[in-house]
Amino acid sequence: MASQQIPNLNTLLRGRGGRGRGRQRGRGGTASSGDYHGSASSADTIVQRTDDDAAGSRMSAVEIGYLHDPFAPAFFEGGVTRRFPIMNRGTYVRTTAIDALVDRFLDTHPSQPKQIISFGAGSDTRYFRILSRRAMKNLVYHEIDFPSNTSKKVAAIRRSPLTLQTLQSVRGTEEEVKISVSGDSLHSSTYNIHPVDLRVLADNTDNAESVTERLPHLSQTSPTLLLSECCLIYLPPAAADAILTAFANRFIPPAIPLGLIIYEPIRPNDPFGQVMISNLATRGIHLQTLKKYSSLSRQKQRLRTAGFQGGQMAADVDYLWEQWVHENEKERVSGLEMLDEMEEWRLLAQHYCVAWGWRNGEHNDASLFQEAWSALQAQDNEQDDEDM
Ligand SMILES: C[S@@+](CC[C@H](N)C(=O)[O-])C[C@H]1O[C@@H](n2cnc3c(N)ncnc32)[C@H](O)[C@@H]1O
Repeated sequence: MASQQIPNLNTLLRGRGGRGRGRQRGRGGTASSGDYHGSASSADTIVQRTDDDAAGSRMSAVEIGYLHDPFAPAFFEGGVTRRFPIMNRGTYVRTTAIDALVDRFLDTHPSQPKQIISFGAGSDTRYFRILSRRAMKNLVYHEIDFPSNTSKKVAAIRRSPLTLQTLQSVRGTEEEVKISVSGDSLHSSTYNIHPVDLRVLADNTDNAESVTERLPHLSQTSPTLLLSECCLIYLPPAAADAILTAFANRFIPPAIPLGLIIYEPIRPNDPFGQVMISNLATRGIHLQTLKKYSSLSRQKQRLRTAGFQGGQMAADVDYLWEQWVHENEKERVSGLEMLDEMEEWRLLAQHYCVAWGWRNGEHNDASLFQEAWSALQAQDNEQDDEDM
């Protein structure tokens, strides 16, 4: 969970007559509207910088021992600011829950060639972490982000012996990796970083053939997992929807099994959600799809409408901590830092969710996602109050 996406809890608790202790750590709550002038490009710059927070939150969680991620330092510049314990726990749950879904996808029919497409991947290290755990020669991984962010990522990969070695281990020596002259793209048959504004893909003109010019090495035959970890929420709802339907209907043929994982905030209508929105708004950050996809049931409906008819599931981070994290791991994580504000933790965790859905295909591994995901425990609708 990025600190700039977290409301100032002290403000919230004071508002509720709670126990705010006036502590301030990290960059959360240090809202400034001074650099926001409302133009499209400055709004984009603000959105692009949300990745700095994602990287900072990851580093904080790694340094304290919540996550094992030897690749995180390669994509992070500057000193690490320690986040609040509740935020570190949030980062832990978010990362491990998405990892669990991704791992199940990869481990089901493991010899089947597969593809992952990460929207707004930023400085995410997931591909490197996957490679460090298994030899995935039959996985094509795509990351899409603005050129300003892909340039930073490509430069970081080139600087880091660890990331280079890890890429080398899957590719073998003979295979060509192309980095553009401007340094903002990286292409190979296994790993691709595309400097593309996703809104361009929402445009109706691209079809299955022309999209491969924008996204070289896109497979239109492999079961594919789409991933939006705090990305589509920054787009206008019509564009966010159009991107999903473009992938589901035009870019990946309907016969191919397709899955989607979304991680983003929910429940904007209660006092906590209101504070979250107004804190971000003062910094020029607008969670544009939050109102439309404000609850677990709305997220599930979103998946259904976008063509993920095989299954639609969702759970908030509070539920995922309780139900998905093994007791031994809970004990380990709880021992890392004192987290005495259980009320704050639950409140925060109930405002972020993971939603996952899939369609079966007519492929020989048509039910791959069904097999991979249908047994995972999701949250009941009754626990999802639309008016929260
Ligand atoms: C909060 S960061 C999340 C980064 C990464 N997914 C993670 O969870 O660590 C949001 C990312 O989405 C990217 N993004 C937002 N809108 C985008 C768009 N229209 N096209 C491409 N990338 C976009 C931003 O540039 C940023 O890197």
